[in-house]
Amino acid sequence: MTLSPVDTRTAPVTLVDGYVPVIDISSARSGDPAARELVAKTLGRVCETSGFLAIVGHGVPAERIAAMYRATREFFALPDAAKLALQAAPDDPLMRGFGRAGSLAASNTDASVADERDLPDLSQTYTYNRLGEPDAPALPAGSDPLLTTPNHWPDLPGFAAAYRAYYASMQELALELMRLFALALDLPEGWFDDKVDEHMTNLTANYYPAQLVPPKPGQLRKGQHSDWGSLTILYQDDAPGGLQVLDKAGEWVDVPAIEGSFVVNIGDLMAVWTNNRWVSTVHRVVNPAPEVATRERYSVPFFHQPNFDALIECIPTCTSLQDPPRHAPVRSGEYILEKFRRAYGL
Ligand SMILES: O=C(O)CCC(=O)C(=O)O
Ligand SMILES: [Fe+2]
Repeated sequence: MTLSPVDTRTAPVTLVDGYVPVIDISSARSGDPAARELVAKTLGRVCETSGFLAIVGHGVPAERIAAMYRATREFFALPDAAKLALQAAPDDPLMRGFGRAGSLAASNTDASVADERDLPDLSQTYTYNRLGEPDAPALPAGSDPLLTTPNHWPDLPGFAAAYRAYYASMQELALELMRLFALALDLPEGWFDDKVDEHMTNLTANYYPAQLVPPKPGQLRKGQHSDWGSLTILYQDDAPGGLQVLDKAGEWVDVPAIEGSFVVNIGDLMAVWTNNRWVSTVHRVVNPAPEVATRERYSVPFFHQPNFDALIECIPTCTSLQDPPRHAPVRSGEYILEKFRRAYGL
């Protein structure tokens, strides 16, 4: 990452500037309105350029993150048969459990779905969603009943507790970020609240195994894609063969792994909401260099997804006579289910 001088307008919350800056959000969490405004405007500027940043000062306890990471490693270390026994039901539209092979690149608007599916992502996944909990909130009338397909739990002590606790922290952090986003967009702070209070977020662990045979030409750990929801909060470890984002010049930029941070990025629905003022940046996960091909990598994104029936349409502060809405309004749930179908043929 190229480091640029820190922007004095946003100091001291911008710790490292650049295409993927490091932002400290702790002052906003203190509740002070001036601090919230400063952090919000800083986030807003980043969302207009790369839509990718790392946050620190997020308040999620280190032990909670460590417990989730430990549980994730234990899960993927299970024998293949144990993982396959937890494979997502073929008709689960959110693919809870051990994931089926697919290609995220196939979800891109201009992708050749068949070609992309010939080159599946070199990763395994495990997905948990609150809609699969026994006490999940009722879905709006007319929703697909398969949305409440139960989660699939491995027989590992502490796994479910670690995942549930981590999910609860992510849910709280995502709401805080959405409130700061509202301020950044000159909206009342609670503007998004009733659009995400019944969110349908997937927490998905990605495991990138050692590459004992070289990948096929064009095959990646994750093919290039944008994320589908409002925002993604990503935990990543620092193994080689990692996350890259596409910059405005069309160059791939490494996203550094910073101890104690989360990567936050904007998803497609935030671009719809903001009339493309904010960008849902394309990213990918590259293969490790041959000399470190045996190194495994883990990452765990929380794909914050608004309520199933939230209608995502251009926000009033993001349009004018000269800048009419560019996207047709879309329902959150329908949007994500269509993306899953393209990526995984569900
Ligand atoms: O593994 C990563 O760092 C990112 C994975 C990703 O982009 C995704 O799962 O959508
Ligand atoms: Fe992604």
